[in-house]
Amino acid sequence: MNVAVIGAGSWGTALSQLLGVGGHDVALWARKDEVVASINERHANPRYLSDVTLSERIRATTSYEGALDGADAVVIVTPSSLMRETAQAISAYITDETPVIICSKGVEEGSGLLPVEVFEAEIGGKGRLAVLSGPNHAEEVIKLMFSATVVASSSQETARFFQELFATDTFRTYVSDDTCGVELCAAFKNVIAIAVGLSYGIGYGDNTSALLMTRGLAEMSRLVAACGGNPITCMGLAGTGDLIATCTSEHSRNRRFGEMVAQGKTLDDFTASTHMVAEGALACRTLQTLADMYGVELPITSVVRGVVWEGDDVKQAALDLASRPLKTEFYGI
Ligand SMILES: NC(=O)c1ccc[n+]([C@@H]2O[C@H](COP(=O)([O-])OP(=O)(O)OC[C@H]3O[C@@H](n4cnc5c(N)ncnc54)[C@H](O)[C@@H]3O)[C@@H](O)[C@H]2O)c1
Ligand SMILES: O=P(O)(O)OC[C@H](O)CO
Repeated sequence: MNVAVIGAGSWGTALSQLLGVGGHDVALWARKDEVVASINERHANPRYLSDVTLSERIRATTSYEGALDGADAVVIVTPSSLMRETAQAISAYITDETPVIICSKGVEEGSGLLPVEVFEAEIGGKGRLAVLSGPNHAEEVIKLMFSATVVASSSQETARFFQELFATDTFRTYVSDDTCGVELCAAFKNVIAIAVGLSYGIGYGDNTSALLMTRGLAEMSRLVAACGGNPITCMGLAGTGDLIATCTSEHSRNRRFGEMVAQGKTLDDFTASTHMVAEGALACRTLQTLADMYGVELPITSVVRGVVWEGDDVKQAALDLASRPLKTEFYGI
């Protein structure tokens, strides 16, 4: 197959490698000329995961037309804040039937729309759209360490198409019809990873981390149920699986970002020092928009938003979280 991958950050590079190793020809769209030159001439991304030699099946370009010409499938891996811009940029170069899979994790600011909904609005064809998410740190996937993921689409045919496209001996793919649940889990787990980073950053231990992950899962499940997703998705790879990976991994940018904020650093400090996205920073705001729309209570998300965007004191926020009225363990799911 000829596959166009749009976005050459860590995850776009890792997915390109996975597809190349799987025997597909990959046209990888990158923003910067130096990234394109390095991938085409030296088979390495100079900025992300640069120690890995990339498959010779990967050809990079800064041209959308060049990447998308003749593509049998399109893989979207730009930051979630750029979903609408990316959808508009590719629309002129794909057919009405070209299958498109979104691998970014977030929710659109303002509208509260999920990436798949943004793409449906911009390029149409709900049935050809899919999303991919799971506990998949690029640093491990690119080194072909055994991982698994979920591919969700409203069309079983599209889900199966991408399941086959991505499956390799080291990357196991499952299908689902719950695009809403998978995408909300993907955005949510990043916020909880920031909370875990904040918690370690102020000196709390593993009990607090487990509490945040578990109650974060309860928040995630309430929002998924309210938005029309299937709460059982939260028990799967996109929910619990990715929550565990992101909250516990040394690779997690979101957790690292939380630790930095606890030390008084800002989102700009994180971005300048890593050139990477901590998607949870935006998601704590966008998920709150959705929660307000659906009348769902998200106490941990609200604390993260207050600390990241309003300068709330982390220790005081933790005390406020702990001193809320006592509750039943499960409600609203
Ligand atoms: N890194 C992972 O392990 C991983 C795994 C699964 C999903 N994801 C998701 O994939 C998406 C992309 O993340 P990543 O890790 O590949 O990125 P990254 O953090 O490694 O790099 C940032 C990327 O954003 C691009 N970028 C920044 N500003 C841009 C702009 N104005 N226009 C176009 N591109 C711009 C950069 O060129 C670069 O490709 C995110 O939604 C992330 O949550 C990442
Ligand atoms: O490094 P993070 O925290 O952005 O997480 C990356 C992936 O989403 C893990 O599945």
